[in-house]
Amino acid sequence: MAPADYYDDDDLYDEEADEGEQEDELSPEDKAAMEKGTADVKKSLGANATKVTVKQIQDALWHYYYDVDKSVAYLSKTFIAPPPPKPTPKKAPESKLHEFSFSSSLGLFVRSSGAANRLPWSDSLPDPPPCSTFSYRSNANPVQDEFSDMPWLNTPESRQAMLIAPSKPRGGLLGGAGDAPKMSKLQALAAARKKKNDDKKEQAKSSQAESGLKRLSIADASPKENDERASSPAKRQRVPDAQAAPSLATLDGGSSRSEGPQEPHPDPVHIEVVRALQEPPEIEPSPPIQQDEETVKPFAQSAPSAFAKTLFGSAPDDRQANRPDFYAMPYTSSSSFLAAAFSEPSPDDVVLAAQAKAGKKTVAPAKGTSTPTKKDKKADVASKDVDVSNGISNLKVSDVPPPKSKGLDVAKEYEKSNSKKSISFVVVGHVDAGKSTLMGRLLLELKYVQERTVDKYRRQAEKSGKQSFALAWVMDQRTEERERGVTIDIATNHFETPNTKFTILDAPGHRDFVPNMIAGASQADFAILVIDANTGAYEKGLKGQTREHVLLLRSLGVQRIIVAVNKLDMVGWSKARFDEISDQISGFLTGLGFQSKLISFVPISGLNGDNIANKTEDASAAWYEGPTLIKALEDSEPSSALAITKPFRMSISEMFRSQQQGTTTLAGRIDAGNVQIGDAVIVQPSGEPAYIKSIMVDSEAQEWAVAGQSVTIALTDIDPIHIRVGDILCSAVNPISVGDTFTMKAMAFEHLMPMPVDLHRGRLHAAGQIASIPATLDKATGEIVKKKPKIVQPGGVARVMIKLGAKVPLEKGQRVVLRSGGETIAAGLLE
Ligand SMILES: Nc1nc2c(ncn2[C@@H]2O[C@H](COP(=O)(O)OP(=O)(O)OP(=O)(O)O)[C@@H](O)[C@H]2O)c(=O)[nH]1
Repeated sequence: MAPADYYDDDDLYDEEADEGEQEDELSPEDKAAMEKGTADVKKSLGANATKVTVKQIQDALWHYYYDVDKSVAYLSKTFIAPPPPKPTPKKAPESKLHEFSFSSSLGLFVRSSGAANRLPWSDSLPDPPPCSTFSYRSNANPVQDEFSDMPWLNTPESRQAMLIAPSKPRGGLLGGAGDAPKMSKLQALAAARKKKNDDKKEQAKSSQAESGLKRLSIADASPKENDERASSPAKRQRVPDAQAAPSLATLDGGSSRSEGPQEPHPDPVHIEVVRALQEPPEIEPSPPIQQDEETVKPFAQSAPSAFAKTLFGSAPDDRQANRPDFYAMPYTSSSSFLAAAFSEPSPDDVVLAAQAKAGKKTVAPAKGTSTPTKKDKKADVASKDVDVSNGISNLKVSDVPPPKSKGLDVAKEYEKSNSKKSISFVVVGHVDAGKSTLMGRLLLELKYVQERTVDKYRRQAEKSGKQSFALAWVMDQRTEERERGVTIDIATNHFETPNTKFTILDAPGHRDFVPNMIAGASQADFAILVIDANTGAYEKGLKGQTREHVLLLRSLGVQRIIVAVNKLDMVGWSKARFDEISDQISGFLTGLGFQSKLISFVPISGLNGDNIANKTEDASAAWYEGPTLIKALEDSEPSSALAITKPFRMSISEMFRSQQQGTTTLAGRIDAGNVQIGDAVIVQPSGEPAYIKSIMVDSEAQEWAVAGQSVTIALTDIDPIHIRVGDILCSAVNPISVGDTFTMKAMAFEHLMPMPVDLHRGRLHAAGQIASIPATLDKATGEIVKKKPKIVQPGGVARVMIKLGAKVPLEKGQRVVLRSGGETIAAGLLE
């Protein structure tokens, strides 16, 4: 707003002051206007011009801004033909609003008064020219006339005003608390009649509201009971008030209630509370409570205003009589109303609290000792003082007793058990190298799959022209995999030899599914690398996933590799081809750091079953004198034997809907440590605790399990929403940490620089970025070669700092893989 668009009082005063100065010395324009105006007024007055002085004319002109007509009218009325003097105005009744006028100079409403109430400073004011006065009256014309000659603060004595104190509106709650004016007898009679009518109306309203509430009530009290309560206020008043909720009493505004011993309270709301809490069917009748007059000092003597009544309704009769200051909501007089209905937790709150407690309860610090006993829980429950809460909390999830732990020394049990060693191996290789067919054949040879099942698959596969994939279907169970003839995800199966329990992890060979291959390789003790010996196929694989898979195996810590040179039936069992492939692959593997003694080569035909469980009978393959594939597998040692005593860690690779209520079933391989039924565990990164309910090792129920075993574990006391595939189930005593920033010692497969990457560890995939590269390292010694390089060349080793978008469970020594744009770009160890 521009400054010229508004003014304030100061502006007004300044203007007036300026005008005062100008009176003494008119500007040339004013002088000219004044002279002309004077002449015009004299001319208009004609002969009467002699009855007024020039000063009077000029005053009028000055006041009317040189308006000749108005000045003439004023002069004629005032000096030439003044009206007869008015009778002294009657003293107006004080209570009438139209007798007030607004004084803009005072900013107040003022009331007409006598000379005694004349404003003290008005005498000292000069007599200014006449002006119209703003009046608050609605019948403007006569009033305007009456006050048209009234200047600011120059009111004739008869109209002098006095300041009056605002009278307090009636009503206790919304009005003031002052004394009400004394009523005449007539007024008292009218008020009594009005009160009686009001009371009747309120009673009708109250009973209407009560019947509505009764209809809505979920209380289990019988209608008869309700009726009794509603119709027996006297009975309610017999209940002592000592236990009643004090909150409503504070509304009365009287301090006396809060001091000294609790007084009996006649408030039906309070009494309903007591009834709700105590509810003794038969209350001993006691004498009616006497109200202490001093303690219940009336707050206001007047009745509630119409507005207060509209807003709050009216208090019941008995309360009105004793506590005129207290206005309760109409529904509070209903027998269905419980003032303390929300003073206790709702049933939902109790259940939610119980669930939260179950989810957050402290886990056992040591096996077999700290599992909360039923006794402890009962004591806990006993501490609750509300019966209804107890009843509901008895249903809480945490009251399902956790599985009992036998407190076994699992490492010793494992030693004593002389059980077969458990080995997991991953089957890798370029797409269509024959991995699934080889595993199907192996299971068929070992009688884990029936011949007729494979025949059935063959017949089914024939329909889609894929009969050569019949054995592959033993592993590839998904419809999509069978339709496409391509493995998509890790397929798991088990078989046993006289000395070892094996878990097969059949990995997809297609480049699109490398993350799934990483998940499989992360769980493996060793690997079978399947190579298609066909001309062209081998070379293609060497540039493709044969190479990538080998790099990943190395990065993920797999040390033992059995190279199955497959499809030799298609190259006539050429020893030369086998030797060529063996030499090249051997050089490639040892070049990456694999030890020669941990590399085996077996010439096979997965499709025909040559050199799988039994030696081939093909004469052209007689040149091979080495072990069969099964023998090579049995000669492999599990790599995790030494990790049995470490803190428990299990990568969750699958989750199942549990048939058993309250349990969640997970599958995975125990990476480290051991576990037994009843153990307290934690799922990371959610940090949710749980208990081990049951353990299956290779499809057999067991009391315990150790590192290296592929297990299926049922958990209790945990909501499945806290678990995801890729999470870590770990010891509650020594849980794995979670974080989003870490450094790793990475081997670069592609150029590395600060860039977005995906981190893979087992089934865990997490998006993040290479935040910085602190140094490149010597491959052999690990010493720093260069600090803060801008880029790391393929084949180089560097310390890389990774920042992830979310916290994940990771710890030092874990092996992770970095991928970007669908390519594996690096892999290495967390530092
Ligand atoms: N002649 C011959 N064909 C084979 C042999 N092994 C596999 N095949 C064929 O190779 C094709 C692919 O076999 P799969 O077992 O599906 O190959 P894979 O490596 O499992 O394929 P992905 O898992 O999808 O990478 C099928 O048609 C098989 O019949 C073999 O030893 N000899």
